[in-house]
Amino acid sequence: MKTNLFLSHSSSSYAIADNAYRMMCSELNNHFILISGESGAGKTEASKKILQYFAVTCPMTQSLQIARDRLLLSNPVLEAFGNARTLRNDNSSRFGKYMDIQFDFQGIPVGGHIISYLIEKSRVVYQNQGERNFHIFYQLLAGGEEERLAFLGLERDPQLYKYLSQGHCAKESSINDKNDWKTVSNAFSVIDFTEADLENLFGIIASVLHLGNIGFEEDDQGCATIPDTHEIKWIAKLLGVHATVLLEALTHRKIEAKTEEVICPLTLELSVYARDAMAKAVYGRTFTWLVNKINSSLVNKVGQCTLGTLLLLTWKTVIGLLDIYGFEVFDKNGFEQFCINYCNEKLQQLLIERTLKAEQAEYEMEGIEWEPIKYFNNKIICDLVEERHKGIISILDEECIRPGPATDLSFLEKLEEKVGKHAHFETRKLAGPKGRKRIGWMEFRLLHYAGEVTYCTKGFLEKNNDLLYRHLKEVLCKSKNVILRECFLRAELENRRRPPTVGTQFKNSLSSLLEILISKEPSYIRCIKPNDRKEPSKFDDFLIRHQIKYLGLMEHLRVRRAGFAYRRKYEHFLQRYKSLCPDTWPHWHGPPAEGVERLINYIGYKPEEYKLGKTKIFIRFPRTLFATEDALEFCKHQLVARIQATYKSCLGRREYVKKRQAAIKLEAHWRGALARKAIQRRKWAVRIIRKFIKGFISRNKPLCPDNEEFIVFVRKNYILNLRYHLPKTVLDKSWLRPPGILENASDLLRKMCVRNLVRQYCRGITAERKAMMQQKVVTSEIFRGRKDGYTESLNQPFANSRINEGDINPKVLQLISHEKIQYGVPVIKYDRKGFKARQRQLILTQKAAYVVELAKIKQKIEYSALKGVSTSNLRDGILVIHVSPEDKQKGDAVLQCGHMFEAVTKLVMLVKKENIVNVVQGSLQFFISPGKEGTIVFDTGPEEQIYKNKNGQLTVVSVRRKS
Ligand SMILES: Nc1ncnc2c1ncn2[C@@H]1O[C@H](COP(=O)(O)OP(=O)(O)OP(=O)(O)O)[C@@H](O)[C@H]1O
Repeated sequence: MKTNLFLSHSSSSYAIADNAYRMMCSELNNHFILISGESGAGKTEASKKILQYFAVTCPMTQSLQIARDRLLLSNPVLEAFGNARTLRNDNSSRFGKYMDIQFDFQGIPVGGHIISYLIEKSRVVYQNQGERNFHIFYQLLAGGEEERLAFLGLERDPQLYKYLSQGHCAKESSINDKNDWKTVSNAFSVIDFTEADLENLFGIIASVLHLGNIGFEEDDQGCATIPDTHEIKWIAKLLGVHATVLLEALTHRKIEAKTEEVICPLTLELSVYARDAMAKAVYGRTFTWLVNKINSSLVNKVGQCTLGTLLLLTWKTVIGLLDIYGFEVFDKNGFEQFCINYCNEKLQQLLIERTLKAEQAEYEMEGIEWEPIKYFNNKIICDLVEERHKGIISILDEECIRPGPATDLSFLEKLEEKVGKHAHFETRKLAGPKGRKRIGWMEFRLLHYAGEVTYCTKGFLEKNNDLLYRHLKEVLCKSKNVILRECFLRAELENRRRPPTVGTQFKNSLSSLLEILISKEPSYIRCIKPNDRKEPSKFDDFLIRHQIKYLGLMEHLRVRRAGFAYRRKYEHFLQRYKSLCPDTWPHWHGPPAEGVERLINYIGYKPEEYKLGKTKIFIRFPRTLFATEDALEFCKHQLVARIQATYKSCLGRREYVKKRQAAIKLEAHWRGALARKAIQRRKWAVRIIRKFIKGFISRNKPLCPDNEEFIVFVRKNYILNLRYHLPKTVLDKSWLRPPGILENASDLLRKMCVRNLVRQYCRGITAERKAMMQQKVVTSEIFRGRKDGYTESLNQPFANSRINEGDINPKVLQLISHEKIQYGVPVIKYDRKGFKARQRQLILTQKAAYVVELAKIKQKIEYSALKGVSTSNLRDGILVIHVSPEDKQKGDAVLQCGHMFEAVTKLVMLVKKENIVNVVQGSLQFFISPGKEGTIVFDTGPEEQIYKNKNGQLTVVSVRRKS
C-alpha cells in the first residue's frame, strides 16, 4: 500500500492524479483519490482539476473524445442541480459524488460512472438567510429563453418564487447564472439529452417553483384550502396530472383502514408539509434520474470486435474520485449537517484506518523497528452515530417507527437516555453549567474529530422519515411526464413495507462506498480552507492550525517521515523488478525474500534506504524507488527490443514458411502443368509420328486420310529444301533428290529451273558469244569423240580476231582473202611447185612461224570448189582442204593449224557444209595437183614431227596425251 497525501493546490492535484494514473497503468490496479476538507476548502475544484488533467494528458483516440467530453461536461450539469450557495461556499456541493473514471488497457479514458449520495433535499423548500436554492432554478430564470419560460409559466425574477427567495440572496454578484446556464445547456447537448428530455426536466424544475408558490388558507373547519389554483394548473400541465386530483392530494390525505380507504382533509400545516414533501421528493428523485441519465451516456460502448479484442476492450481499470460535502458547522445545524458530518467522520476513519493505523500495524507485524505514534482515532464517534441499536441513527429510526406520539423532543430524550454517557455527546441537560448556556433545549452536541457541532433536533424525525403522502405518490405515479413516471414507479405503491429511513439509507450507502474505496489503492488530497470569508490570499492562522490538527496531518506527517515511502510484498516486488538482476531474470526459483535481497544487492541499495520485513520490503525514500523505476524503464527498452526482435524473427519465420509453402505449392502446380504439357506434347508427338509412319507406309498409295498429311509434309519439306539447293548455273547439274512421290514434279521443276537458268543465261550472253557457241556446237558435232585434243579445246574460246562470221560472206569465199587470219602456228604452204623444196625447209624450220593469209588459200581454192576437209584423229594440227576436181589445177591445200577445231569449224560454217569434214585414222589421200595424189600418214610418237618418209609420204607424228 502506498499512500499519497497532498494538501490542496492545483499542481499537487495534478501530481497526485498523475501518480495515481501511472501506478494504475503500471500495476494495472484500481485507485481512488479521496478529497477531503471543510466545506469551501476546494474539494470540488480539486476534483475538476484532476478531471481536466486526465482529459489533457491521457492518450486519446478520436472516437473516445466524446466519452472524455461527456465526463468533463457531466460536472457543470451535476453542479447546477446539486450545488448551491451556502454561507461557507458559493458553490457548495449539496450531494456526495463518487465518480469512477474507467481506463482501457492502453490507459485511455473510455467511460465513467457516478454514484451520488444524499442530496440535501430540504434546500429545495428552505434556505437559511444568505443561502440559495440549487443553482439550476436561478440559472433557468436568468438564462432560459423567453419561449421556454413562457412555456413553463415562469417569470425571470427569482424573488417571485418563495422557494428561491427565503435566503434573501437570489441575486448574487459572485455568481453569473446567465453564463452558467449557457454552460449547462451546452453540456446537455453533449450528454445525449434530447429536447423531450429537457422539456420534461425543466417542466419538473418549473413545477417545483410553482409548488412553492401555492398558498393555503384555513377554512372554518380548520382544513386547508387553496384559494388560487393558478399554480396548480401550471403544475398539472407541466407534470401531466389532473389539476383537481393534484389539488385534492395537496389538501387531503388518504388513510387506509383494513378494507376501506378514508380521505380526510389536511390541516394547513400538514398541507404545507405535503407540498414541501412533494417538492423535495420530486426534486430528489429527478436528481437521481439525472445521475442515471448521465451514467448511461458515460457507459463505455464496446463495438463489434473479436473475442481477444473484446477481452482487451472490456479490461478496465478505474480511478475513483470522491468529492463529497465537507465538514459543516453553521449557526443552526440540522439533520443534513448531521449526515454530512457523519460522512466526514467515516472518511476520516477510512483515512486513519488505511494510513496511521494500518501503516503502524504493518510495521509491527512485519517486525520492523518502530516507535508508535499516537493519534486520535475517531472510531468512537463513528460508533456513536452508527452502532446498531445503540447509535444515534438507530435511536432516530426507532423513534420514527415507534407507535405513539414521537417528536423531535422525545428523540432527544431517548438520546440522553441511551448515549448520554458518551464522551463525545452532550445536551443542555447533560452539560455542566458552562456548557449549558451554549446548548439549546432542543439541541445536542457532538464532539466531532473536527470540532464541536451543535445540532438542533427540530425536523430530525420528519427528515429521517422523508414521508410523502400516499395520495401524492399516486398522483405522481400517474404523471404523463416521462421522467416522473420513471422516478415514481407503481410498484412502490404496491409495496406495503416501510422504506428504510433516510439515515439508514445514508449509513448503508456510506458503508458500500467504503467497501468500494477499500478495494482500491488510495491517494488523498486534504484541502485546507484559508479563511472563512471566501477571500483570496488571506490565511487565517488559527483556522488553518485548527484544520491541520483535526485532520491529523501532524500525526500523519510523523508516520510518513519515520516510516517508509513504499512497501511491497516480496513476490510482487520481485515480479516487477526481477529483470534488473541477471540472477532473478527471467525466473527466480528460490524463496522470494532471498530473490529480493539478491536483487537489491545487485542494484546497489544502501542499508539505510530499505528494510526487509517478514513478507515485504520497505523502501524509505521515494527517490530510491524512482531510481529503481527509472532502471526498470531503461531495462524495459532492452527487453522490449529483445521481445521485438524475437517477435519479428517469429513473424519473419512465419512469413518465410508461408512463402515457402506457397512456393512449393506453386512449384508443384507449375511442375504439374509442365508435366501435363509434356504429356500432351508427347501424345501429340506420338500421334504425329504414328501418322508419319502410316503416311510413310502408305506414301505410294493414292491420296487418302492415312497419307495425306505425310505427303503434304514431304512435299512442303522437299519444296522448302529445294529452294536452298537449286542449281546456280546452267552447267550445274546437281539436283536435290526427290522422294518417290515427287519424282514427276521434281522433273518438271528441274526442267523449269533449267529452262529458267538457260533463259537467264541466254539473256546474259552476247551476240558474239552466241555465235561462238554455235560454232562450238558445230565443232562438237564434227569432232566430239573423233579427234584427240577436242576435249581440251572446249575451254579455248574462239577468237573473233581470228575469223569473224560477220566479216565473212559465206557465199563469197573471196572475202576471206581480205581477212588476215593469224593462226599463230606454222603453216605448210603446199603447192605443186614448191612442195619438195619447202617440205625439206619445213622439216628444218618446223618451229618457225608463218603467217598465211587466207587470201592465199583463196588463191588456191574457191568457195564453190571446196569439197571437203580432212584431218586426222590425232593431236596434230594438219588440215587438208579438198578442192573440187574441176579445179584440179590448183590441188588440195595442206595446212598445219594451231587452232585446228576453230579453223575447221569456221571454214565449214562459211561454206555451210558441216558434213564435209572427214576425220581419218592412219592416213589420208589428197591431190597434190590434178591427177596427182599424195598421202599423209599420221602417227604418234614421243615428239611432234613432220617429215617425208621413204615412200615419199608426208608423215605427221604427234604426241599422244591422255585426255
Ligand atoms: N485551488 C483553488 N484556487 C482558487 N480558488 C479556489 C481553489 N479551490 C477552491 N477555490 C475557491 O473556493 C471555492 C470553494 O471551493 P469548492 O467548491 O471546491 O469547495 P468544496 O470543498 O468543494 O466545498 P463543499 O464541501 O461545500 O462542496 C471555489 O468556488 C473557489 O472560489
